[in-house]
Amino acid sequence: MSPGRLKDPSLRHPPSLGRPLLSVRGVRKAFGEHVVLDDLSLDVHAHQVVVLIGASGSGKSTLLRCIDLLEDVDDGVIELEGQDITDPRLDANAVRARIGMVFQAYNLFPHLRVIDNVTLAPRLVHRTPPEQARADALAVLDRVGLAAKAQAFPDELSGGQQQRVAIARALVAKPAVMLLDEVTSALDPELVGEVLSLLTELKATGLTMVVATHEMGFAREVADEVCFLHEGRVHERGTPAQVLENPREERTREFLRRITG
Ligand SMILES: Nc1ncnc2c1ncn2[C@@H]1O[C@H](COP(=O)(O)OP(=O)(O)OP(=O)(O)O)[C@@H](O)[C@H]1O
Repeated sequence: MSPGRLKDPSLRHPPSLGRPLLSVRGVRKAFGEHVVLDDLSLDVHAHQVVVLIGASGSGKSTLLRCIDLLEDVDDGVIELEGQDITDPRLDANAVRARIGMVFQAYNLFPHLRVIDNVTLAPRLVHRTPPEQARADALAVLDRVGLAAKAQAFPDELSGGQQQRVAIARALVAKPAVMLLDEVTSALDPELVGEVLSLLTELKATGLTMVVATHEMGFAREVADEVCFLHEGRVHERGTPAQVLENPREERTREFLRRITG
């Protein structure tokens, strides 16, 4: 991280615009010589669903990983609820507890029952008393439609059900924002719908989400804003109708032509 970056007044959000829940401003991230995020800025307001689209390698996962502090940024500011979470003095685990991240691979512990997968972090990280953790887990499993599977082991569930458990595990900490990285990419086509329907239901409850996906139908139906990333920058952004139906930029048109065949 560059030491002087917080002094740059242009990276401070003007108070008159209303404060976004999540604000990424001027973020740069390189792996060696390869600049993956290049002065990238993105605001997400409470209850919004922002969908990230873009070709493979455009930086979607890296952006989500930077927000979840799984990668250090080289420059720029990431604010969550007004706090610069890239401040190295902060406890990264405490910050991460306010962010729910779900990956393409569900990463459930195979030797633990569904309920124990969901209660693990609350019990070990947040020191939630076991009975409370269990009640919270059951409530959240109910929310994802899997309360009846609480005692099952992950390999007794379909891929779609396992991903819904992974979403429940992220939801149980009541995160301020959920980051979802290609959460349907590993699923058989017939299982994609149940996970996308769950995300649609979660949006209806007011959950704030940033979703990297190649599912354009989902983006069209659920996104408040679509951001097309190209070479580590937000190349075009707007409502689904603007970006997906009537893109201004040729690169966006080219990407959409390729992805929709
Ligand atoms: N840990 C790393 N070390 C080196 N290069 C990396 C690392 N992580 C990502 N990259 C590179 O950064 C670029 C952006 O990758 P990223 O995974 O963010 O793209 P993406 O848009 O999410 O792609 P996809 O749609 O395939 O998931 C790629 O060229 C990738 O190879």
